Amino acid sequence: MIKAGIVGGTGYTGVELLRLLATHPDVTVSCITSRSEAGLPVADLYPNLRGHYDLAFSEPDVETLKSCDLVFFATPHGVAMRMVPELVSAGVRIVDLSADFRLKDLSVWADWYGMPHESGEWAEKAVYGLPEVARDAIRDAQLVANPGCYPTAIQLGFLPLLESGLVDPSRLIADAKSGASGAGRQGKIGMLHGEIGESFKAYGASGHRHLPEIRQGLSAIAQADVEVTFVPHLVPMIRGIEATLYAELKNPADFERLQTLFEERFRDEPFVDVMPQGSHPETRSVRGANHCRMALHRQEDSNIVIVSSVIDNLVKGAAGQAVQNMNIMFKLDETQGLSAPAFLP
Ligand SMILES: NC(=O)C1=CN([C@@H]2O[C@H](COP(=O)(O)OP(=O)(O)OC[C@H]3O[C@@H](n4cnc5c(N)ncnc54)[C@H](OP(=O)(O)O)[C@@H]3O)[C@@H](O)[C@H]2O)C=CC1
Ligand SMILES: CC(=O)N[C@@H](CCC(=O)OP(=O)(O)O)C(=O)O
Repeated sequence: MIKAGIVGGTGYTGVELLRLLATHPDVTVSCITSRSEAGLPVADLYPNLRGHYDLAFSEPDVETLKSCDLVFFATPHGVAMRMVPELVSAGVRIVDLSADFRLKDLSVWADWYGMPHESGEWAEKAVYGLPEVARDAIRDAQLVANPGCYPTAIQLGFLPLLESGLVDPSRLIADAKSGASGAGRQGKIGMLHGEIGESFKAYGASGHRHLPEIRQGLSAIAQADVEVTFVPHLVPMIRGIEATLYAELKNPADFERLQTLFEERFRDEPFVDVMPQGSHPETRSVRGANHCRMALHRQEDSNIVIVSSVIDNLVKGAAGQAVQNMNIMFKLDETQGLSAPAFLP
């Protein structure tokens, strides 16, 4: 059994990790932290976990966490980078759901996250954990930087287009929409039901912290600098991200090859589903599941290819992808604990 710890167990991604790990046959959660709820039994805060965990939240303590084989960080940015160096030195493997180890350029990280990076050595060694791109490196990684939610939906949708070189990498657009759970569980007036219900808005249009992450990932895939315009939106639902992606084909006739290209690229990927051309993937078709579903479109004879890509931000966009990465790191069946279909409606 793998002994797992979770730092930040009271947040939305922390409780989603607990939900997924509750039925994982190879993992036991031995430590789950919260500063505000230390001492409280997990099932008292989250009744959906009654009967699954006989465990209480505890204060985050590096010495206790050292007894784990793997620690998930489900904390705001700035926390993992301070605790990880001591844990990895003690041989603990890490999957960090925050953004602390996602960017390789630390001055860019400092600009977007508003603080200097405190663990440059591990930022360099961390493997960016998008399994569809980096499975081999993840297998041997000590520290995996779990990708962000928007970057997951966007990178997967653009992946075959950029790898094949069929589109202009300098003219990419990602128009993405997220449910409110993407903002986490801490109270903010802007996230109250009365503020976001029956309303819909763009935000971060002149720059969002996921932009450098998306740019870094797409450039690595394309093996060239990419120019991407990314605009996130907040929609009045709880879970889910839909990203509508636009790219310009160098040769419009190539559109006819794309469905086959996408199907072949993702044929062996357990969590990417290429739907028939012209389909409209819905966020509810991935609610609670670790899948990314996508479909291709083109309008008349346009040279623009449109990809619609959906994920559950808390699953493939966070906790599910983290469990997928853990499975790869520990040479388990990659789908272990993740095979349940989405809940619908
Ligand atoms: N929500 C989403 O859809 C996604 C989130 N992420 C990322 O995952 C991380 C967690 O997100 P989410 O679950 O939404 O966040 P929440 O705000 O819901 O939860 C944060 C958790 O971290 C703990 N925490 C906060 N500060 C500290 C600290 N200084 N030291 C130790 N623990 C701390 C909190 O508990 P306490 O204060 O009691 O200790 C809480 O359990 C974030 O970095 C987020 O950006 C990534 C992908 C998607
Ligand atoms: C709706 C909403 O507020 N979404 C969050 C998504 C970010 C997120 O979850 O962050 P990481 O994936 O980088 O950790 C935001 O825009 O900041």
